[in-house]
Order: sequence, then C-alpha cells, then structure tokens
Amino acid sequence: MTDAVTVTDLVVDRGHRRVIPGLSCAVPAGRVTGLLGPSGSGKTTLMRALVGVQQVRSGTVTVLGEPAGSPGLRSRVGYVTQAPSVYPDLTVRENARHFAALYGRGTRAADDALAAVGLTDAAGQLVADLSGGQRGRASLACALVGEPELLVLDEPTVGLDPVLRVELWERFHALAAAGTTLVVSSHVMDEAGRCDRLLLLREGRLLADSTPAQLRAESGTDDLEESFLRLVRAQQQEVAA
Ligand SMILES: Nc1ncnc2c1ncn2[C@@H]1O[C@H](COP(=O)(O)OP(=O)(O)OP(=O)(O)O)[C@@H](O)[C@H]1O
Repeated sequence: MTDAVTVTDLVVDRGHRRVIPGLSCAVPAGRVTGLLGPSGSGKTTLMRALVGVQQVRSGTVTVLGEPAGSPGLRSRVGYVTQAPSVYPDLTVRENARHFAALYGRGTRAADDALAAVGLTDAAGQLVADLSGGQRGRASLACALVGEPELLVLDEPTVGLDPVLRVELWERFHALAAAGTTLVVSSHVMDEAGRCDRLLLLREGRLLADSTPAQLRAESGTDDLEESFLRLVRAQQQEVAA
C-alpha cells in the first residue's frame, strides 16, 4: 500500500510552546485515517502541517510526493477547518457553484456535492440563515466539489445528528473506495471504530499508529475509549519507571 502522506521528525512550536515535539507517521492512500485525541492534543496543528499552512520548526511533511504546501498541491488537497469557510451572503447552491467554477467543474458537480452532505433541500437558503451544523456541511460540500486526492477534515461531524453522522461516514468510505485519501479528526472515540487506520495523539505525541482491530486486540478490550485510556496509563507507567 502506498502512502499519500509521510511525516518525519516533525517539530512544531505554537506561541512559546512546543506542541509537537517530534512526530513521524504515514497516511495510507485511498483509506480513511482517523486523527484521534483529546482537545489540545495537536490534531489541528498536525492537519495544518499536512496542508502546508503551519510554520514548522523542523522535520519534513511530504504530501502526494511533494513538500506540504507546494503550489502544485493546491488543487489536489482539500482542507475543511472547524470554522466554516463559506460566504454567508450567498446561498448554499451559489457557494457550491462558486467553488465548482474555481475548480473548473460544472453545476452538476456542485449539486452532487450538496446532495452528498444532505443539503439539497437547503440549497436555496442563505448560508447566514443556516444552523452551525448545516454551515459545516456547506463548507464540506465546497471542498468535495473539487474532488481533491487528499481531503483533510477537521472534526467534520461536530454538531451533526446521528443519522447524518452515519451518512457522512458512509460518504467518506465511498470516497476512499474511489481512491481519495481522507484524514479525519475527531475527539469522539466512537468514531475511531469507523476509520481504516488510526493515529492516536496525546500532547503532540503519537500514542498509537494502528487499526481499530489491532488496537482492540492489543489492549484486550472492544471499547476503543478504554483502549485509549489503557495506552495512556501504560505510557505514564513507562515514564514513571
Ligand atoms: N495560535 C496558537 N498559539 C499558541 N498556541 C496554540 C495556538 N493554537 C493552538 N495552540 C496550542 O497548541 C496545542 C495543540 O492545539 P490543537 O488545536 O492542534 O489541538 P487539537 O487536538 O486540534 O484540539 P481540539 O480538539 O480542541 O481542536 C494546544 O495546547 C493549544 O493550546
């Protein structure tokens, strides 16, 4: 299996703090990789490094064969932040069509992307009038419309009801099956089980680079939240020893 992303010895400081003290990992192509960890563990910082918007102190991040942030990656990498980046004074459909035009796609691609995130019925509404969850989905649709090879999604399911959450995960796997590489962050451990591969972060360090099945087997529990806690305790004991 080829890797879409490789991170080697990454060190990132934010403010006066070292938030990633030296991290190496890889993201397999055509899979959904989950970036899991508690709030403040460095998920967003790592994602920012992948898309090349994070100043890094040292280390290398290679994305689709090029250094992260290279101009050639602009149309090949999609990034959806936690703060929706859509125009509030345009309708949902106008936003999707605007981004479709930027990527050289037609109105059909825009409509398909809206359908994929369950926003067809709200297509005529102004983004300013949407709920927070709907706005997040509008943002996601605008990234999907470009059909990027790597899609980096920062907590895309926050604020979604359980039905939409499941539908969105199905969509992620459909995209992966068609060849897209997805990196999806979450701090909800029940979403970890939906990923093909897991990177568990804690305090900027990689606690595990595994699969849900491996993690369950190694920690001796089916509950991934409990697996995570056991890993944390094991690490603390190692440090104390
Ligand atoms: N602009 C900033 N200046 C200084 N420190 C920052 C800045 N942004 C984030 N940090 C710090 O970097 C660390 C990692 O933050 P990051 O946002 O990457 O975590 P996260 O795992 O994505 O958290 P969350 O799940 O809450 O979004 C945290 O300790 C945070 O306080």
